[in-house]
Amino acid sequence: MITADRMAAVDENAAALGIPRKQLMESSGNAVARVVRRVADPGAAVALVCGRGNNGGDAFVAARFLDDYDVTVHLLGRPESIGTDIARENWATLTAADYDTRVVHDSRAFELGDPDVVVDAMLGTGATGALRQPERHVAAAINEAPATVVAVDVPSGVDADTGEVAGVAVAADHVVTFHDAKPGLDDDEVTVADIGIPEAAELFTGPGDRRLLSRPSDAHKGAFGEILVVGGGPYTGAPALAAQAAMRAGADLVRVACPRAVAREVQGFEEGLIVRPFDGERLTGGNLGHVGRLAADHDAVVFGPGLGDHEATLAAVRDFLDDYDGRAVIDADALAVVPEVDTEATLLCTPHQGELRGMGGPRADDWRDRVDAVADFAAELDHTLLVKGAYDVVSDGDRSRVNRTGNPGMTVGGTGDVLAGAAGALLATQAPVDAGALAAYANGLAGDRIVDRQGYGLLASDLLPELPPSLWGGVDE
Ligand SMILES: NC(=O)C1=CN([C@@H]2O[C@H](COP(=O)(O)OP(=O)(O)OC[C@H]3O[C@@H](n4cnc5c(N)ncnc54)[C@H](O)[C@@H]3O)[C@@H](O)[C@H]2O)[C@@H](O)CC1
Ligand SMILES: [K+]
Repeated sequence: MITADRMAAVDENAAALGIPRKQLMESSGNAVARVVRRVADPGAAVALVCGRGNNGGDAFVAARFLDDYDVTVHLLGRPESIGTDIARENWATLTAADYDTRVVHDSRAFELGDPDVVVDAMLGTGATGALRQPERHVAAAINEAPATVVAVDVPSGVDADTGEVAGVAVAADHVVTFHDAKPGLDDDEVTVADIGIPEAAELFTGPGDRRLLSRPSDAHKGAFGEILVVGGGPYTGAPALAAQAAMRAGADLVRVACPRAVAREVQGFEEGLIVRPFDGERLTGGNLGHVGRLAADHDAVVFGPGLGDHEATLAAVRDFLDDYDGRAVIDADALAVVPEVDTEATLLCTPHQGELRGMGGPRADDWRDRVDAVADFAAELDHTLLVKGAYDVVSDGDRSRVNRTGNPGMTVGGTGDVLAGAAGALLATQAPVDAGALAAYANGLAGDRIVDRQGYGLLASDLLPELPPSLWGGVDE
C-alpha cells in the first residue's frame, strides 16, 4: 500500500535513477490497455474519458495500444489547459496520428455515446477535494452508463491518500493501479500493474524523499522543533558541530547542555549557540537533574557527541533514559547503554558498524544482508537504527531504507556529529526512520558536493553550509 505523497517521492527517485516519468506513463498506458483487453474483445467501443493531468495522460497512451478497438478519446477541458508536458505531448501524438479525439469545453456538451467500456482517467493521485465540474457531471454520466468501467490508478473522486470519497466518485468495475495498491481500493477489483519502477527507487534514499520537508507557508516559530544537544566533556567540538548541524537542518532553536568547564570553549565555535552549562567536568548523576529538566522542554534531544565513556557518565545516560519519554538521537559513547535500558523514549541510534557490534548488534559484510540484520536488531531493541557505512542502513524493524550518498573523504572526524545533529532536528518533525534516512542522505550529499567541487581534504564543519541546499533544493543531480 502506498500513499499519493510517497508515490510522488518514489517517482522522483526513479527519475533520479534515469527513468523519466514519460517512460512510466508509457508503461502505465500499456497496463491500462491490457486490462481493457481483459474485459472486452477487439472491436468493442472504448471511451477514454481523460482529465488534464497525468492520469489523463496514461489514457492518451492507452489509446495507442488499442488500435484494434473502436476508441474515442474525450478530453475534459481545452488542450492548452493540459497540466504537464508529458500529457500534452501524448495528446499531441493522438491528434497528429488522427485518433478520434473530442474536446469537452462544457460539461453540458459531454456525450459519452454508448461504449462497451469506459476508461475513467479523469483524476488520479493529483486530485484534491470533491470533484469539481466538469468531472462531477461526467462521473455521474459514467455511473449511469451500462458500460464496464475501468478506472486508471484510482476511481476519480476517491482521495488517493485516504481512500475517502467526498461527494461523487466513479463506480469502477476494475481499477488498474500502478506500482502498489492505493488506500481505499477493494482488492477484488484491483490490478496492480508493474510499471518498471525499480525496487531501488523505494529502498534507496533520493531527492524525492525531501518532499517530506515541504515547510507549510503558515509555519509559526516552534513548528520545526527546539533541539537540545547534550554533549561535551572530554571533547568540545562534537556538541558544537551537532548543534550547528541541527540549526542548518531547520530546527527553530538549538541549545547545548555541556559541562560548565567547557562551556566557553563550546560557545567559541559559533556565536549563535545557546549554551546551558551544568556543573562539573562531565555529565554525572549529580548534574543529571538539570539536563532532564531541559530535555523535557525540547522536541528532541541529541545525546552523545563528545560525552566520553566515563563510567559515571554512562550511568547518568542510563538514568536519563530510564525516565525520559521523548524523542532522542543517541550517538557515540552513549550508544552502549541503549540495549541495557527499558525506556519509554523514542530513540534513533546512530552507530557505525563497530559501535553496532558494541551494542550486541549483528555483523553483516554484504549490505543486503545488513538490511535484514539491522531490521531484526531494531525490532529487538524496539528503537530505530541508522547504521553508518558506505551504505547507511536505517530501520525501525518495520520500514528500512538505505542511503548511498557520501564518500571516503567523510571518514574525517566530526562528520558523525554533523549527522547526529541533523538527525535530531529532523526527528522533531519526522518519523524516526525518515529522520534518519533524510539526515544520512543530506549529510552524504553535502560531502559529495564538496568533494565534487574541491576534491578531498574536507572538514566536518565544511558540511554545515551544504546541509540546507542538500535538504531543500538547489541540488544539481
Ligand atoms: N506518480 C507516478 O509515478 C506515476 C503517475 N502516473 C499517473 O499520474 C497520475 C497523477 O497525475 P497528476 O499528478 O498530474 O494528477 P491528476 O491527473 O490526478 O490530476 C491533476 C489535475 O486535476 C485537477 N484537479 C485536482 N483536483 C480536482 C478536483 N477535485 N476536481 C477537478 N479537478 C481537479 C488539477 O487541477 C490538475 O489539473 C497518477 O494517478 C497516475 O495515473 C503515471 O503516469 C505513471 C507514474
Ligand atoms: K482515475
